[in-house]
Amino acid sequence: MTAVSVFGAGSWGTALALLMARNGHSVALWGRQPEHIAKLAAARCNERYLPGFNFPDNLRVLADLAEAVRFAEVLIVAVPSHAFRSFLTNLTPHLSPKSKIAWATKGLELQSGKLLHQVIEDVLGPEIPAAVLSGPSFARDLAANLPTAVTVASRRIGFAKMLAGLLHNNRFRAYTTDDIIGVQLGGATKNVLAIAAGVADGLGFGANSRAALITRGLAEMMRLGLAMGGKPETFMGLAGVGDLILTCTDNQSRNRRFGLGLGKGLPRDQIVAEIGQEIEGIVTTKVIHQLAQNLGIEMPITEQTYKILYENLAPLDAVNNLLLREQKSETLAC
Ligand SMILES: NC(=O)C1=CN([C@@H]2O[C@H](COP(=O)(O)OP(=O)(O)OC[C@H]3O[C@@H](n4cnc5c(N)ncnc54)[C@H](O)[C@@H]3O)[C@@H](O)[C@H]2O)C=CC1
Ligand SMILES: O=C(CO)COP(=O)(O)O
Repeated sequence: MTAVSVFGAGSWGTALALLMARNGHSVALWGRQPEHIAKLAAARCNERYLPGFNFPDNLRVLADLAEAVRFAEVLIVAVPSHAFRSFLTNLTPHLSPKSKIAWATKGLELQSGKLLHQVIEDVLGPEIPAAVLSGPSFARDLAANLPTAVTVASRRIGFAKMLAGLLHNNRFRAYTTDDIIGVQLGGATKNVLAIAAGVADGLGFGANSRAALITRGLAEMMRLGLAMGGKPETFMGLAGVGDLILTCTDNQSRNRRFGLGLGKGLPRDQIVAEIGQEIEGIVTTKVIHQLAQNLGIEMPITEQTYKILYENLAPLDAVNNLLLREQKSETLAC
C-alpha cells in the first residue's frame, strides 16, 4: 500500500484517484475549489465531472494544498496545461526532498512552447523524479473498469516502473518507456488531430476521410515528434497512434466533439459551453502550429485546423485546401 496524491479534481484526476484507490492504495484527491471539494466529500462521488462512480473509503478529498502534498511522496498532477506552471509554482513551497512528481496532463505550454517536463525542470529543478502518463484512456471507461492500456514515461526508469505498478491491475495495463518527449508529443498532437477528425465528420465526410485523416495525421505527429527527439516506436504505440485512433473516432473525446460542432457550423462559444470541460486541443493547435513553423516542419492538417480556430477559415474551405495540395509521395519525409 502506497500513499498517492492526485491534483486536479476534474474527470481525469478523479478517474486516476479511483483507479489507485481500487488498487488498495491510500489516495488523496485535491481540488482547488473548496465548494467543489465539499460536494465531493458529501456525495462521495464527483457528480460534476465523473458521475456514477462512488469513492472507496481509502480515497479522501482535500482542498488544502499543503495537506495534500504532505499526504504522499508520489504526486500526480492532472490539471489542464494552461494551469500547469502556476500550479507547480503553488506546489513548490510544500514539497519535501522525497517528493516525486508525475503528470497526466496532455499539452504543451502556450507561451513558451515547452514540453511539460521542461516546465517541471524550470519550476522544480532537474533533480526531482518526474514521469508522464499518457495513452488511449477516457476517464469514464477507466472509471467503469473497462480494459485500458497506457504508457508511463520517465528518464528515471525506476520511477516509471514504480508509477506503473501503482496503476496496473488486471483491467489496466501500464507499460513503461524512457521516451518522455515522444509520449508527451503524442498526447498533445492527437488532440489537434481529433478536432480535425471531428470537423471532417461534422461536415459529413464519412469513414474514408476519417481513416485518411488519422493516417496522414500520424505522419504529421511523427515528423514533429522525430524532429524534437521522440522515438519512432513511441508514435506507433499507445501514446501515439493508440490515443490518436481513440480520440479521432469516439465521441467521448471532447476535442473530437468540439470539431464536430465546428463542422456542423455551430457557434464556437456554444460548443465550448455545451462540452463544459477542458478542450486541450484548442490551445495546443496554436502551440503545435507555432512549433512546426519554427522547425520548418510540414503539418498541413494542423495548419488548416489552426486557420479554422484562429483565422476564421470556414471548415469546408480548410478541407478543400488539404485536398487541393499537390500530389505527394506517401513517405514520412514527404
Ligand atoms: N478526461 C479524460 O478522459 C482525460 C484527460 N486527460 C488530460 O487531463 C488533463 C485534465 O483534464 P480533465 O480532467 O479531463 O479536465 P476537466 O475539464 O474534466 O477538469 C479540469 C479540472 O482542472 C481544474 N483546474 C482548472 N484550472 C486549474 C488550476 N489553475 N489549478 C488547479 N486546478 C485547475 C478544474 O477545476 C477541473 O477540476 C488535460 O490535460 C487532459 O488532456 C488525459 C487523459 C484522459
Ligand atoms: O486524452 C483523452 C483520451 O486518451 C481524452 O480526450 P479528450 O480530451 O479529447 O476528451
